[in-house]
Amino acid sequence: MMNGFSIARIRGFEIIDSRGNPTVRAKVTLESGISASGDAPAGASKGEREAVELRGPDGSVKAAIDSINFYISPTLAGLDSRDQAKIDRTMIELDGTENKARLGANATTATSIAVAKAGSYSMGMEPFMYIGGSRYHILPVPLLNVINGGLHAGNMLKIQEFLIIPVKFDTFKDALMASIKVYKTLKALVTEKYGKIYTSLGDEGGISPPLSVTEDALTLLYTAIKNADMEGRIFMGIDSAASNFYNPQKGTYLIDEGEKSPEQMIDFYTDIVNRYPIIYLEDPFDENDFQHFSTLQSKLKNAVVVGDDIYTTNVKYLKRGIESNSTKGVIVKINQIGTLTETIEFFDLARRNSIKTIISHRSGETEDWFISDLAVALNSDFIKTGAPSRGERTSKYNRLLEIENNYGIEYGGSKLLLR
Ligand SMILES: C=C(OP(=O)(O)O)C(=O)O
Ligand SMILES: [Mg+2]
Repeated sequence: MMNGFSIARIRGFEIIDSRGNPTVRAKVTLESGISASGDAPAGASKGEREAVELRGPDGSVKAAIDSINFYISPTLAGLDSRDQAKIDRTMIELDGTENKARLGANATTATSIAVAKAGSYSMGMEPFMYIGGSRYHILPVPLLNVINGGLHAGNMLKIQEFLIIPVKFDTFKDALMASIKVYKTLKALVTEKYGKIYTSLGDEGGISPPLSVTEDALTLLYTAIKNADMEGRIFMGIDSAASNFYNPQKGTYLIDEGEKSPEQMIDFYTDIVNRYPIIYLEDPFDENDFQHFSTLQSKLKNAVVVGDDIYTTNVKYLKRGIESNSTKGVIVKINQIGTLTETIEFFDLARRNSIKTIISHRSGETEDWFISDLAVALNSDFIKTGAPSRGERTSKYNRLLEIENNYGIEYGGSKLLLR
């Protein structure tokens, strides 16, 4: 039965992401006149099993826009916007492929987010409350990528992300402000040591000094934490995105101007975890090597090994990871799978297995803050959304500050038992 909550129409149009590439915005309008939009982000270091975007050879997303306007909109029109599961299921059926190749995960992601927002506004609710219900909420610990390498930067660092993790704080705001202190201290340190030109930014807003050796970046970061007086309160993490420097012919990793076998990589990671306050290691091995993920995780008692490219927010691969005890943490990215409903199914599977969750941005982002609401709605342990320095990243931090300010929700740092 049609009513004010029903979808009247969905319009797709092209916007740009933080790399200046075209991406998709979907705007959902309900019969009541309420409307909301959602944006599709875009990754650079994608997992090979991710749902795929529709994107032409020139980078255009016209095909995805057509998907929304000519297929998704007429099919979803008339459905109740609050029935997110049915709407997402309808898109999955309309697509009919394993990886959203027909409609495009960029089309379905933007639509799914826009529907969730429109549904929440139609109920007069904040998206985090609408999705999460009235249960107890907690604010996620941010993982701030303050030194960028790999595919996100123009330097020679093979490790893609050097993260700071503000755990021991009473509020999200204090945690964020302390992280900014470390970020600024890091910039000053780099300026003093190498010159200001070394503080240029990478894709996620972290500095991208022209270094090539992992140890140099780790030392810089640790020094910044100590100089900012945050030792013991702010910890360190890395996202290796190791598929990007893996040589499948030789079975080796090309890092720090040399080659390492998986066993040598294990020694490398255990060594740095012993010498630095590292509590988080994302994608330390190639995305097909479930076994070495689990070997490393079993050796590291106080650090969480996290799967991103290995799982691609897909329950099928997480089940395999759970069977082989591959990781104690998972990255959750809506556009890796293409709908909110599937994303939440993946999240719930991780939770049921006591696996830490990290709701994550992509390296190509827009100002859409939806993932902040999603992280709060689901009581995610962490949110990963870049450095506190560019609009597409600050939009997420500012939304979390707004939620904390308006609703006084507790910060999750003190409850996080990692080290
Ligand atoms: C955010 C990441 O990068 P991208 O969006 O380029 O896949 C990541 O690997 O965690
Ligand atoms: Mg990653």
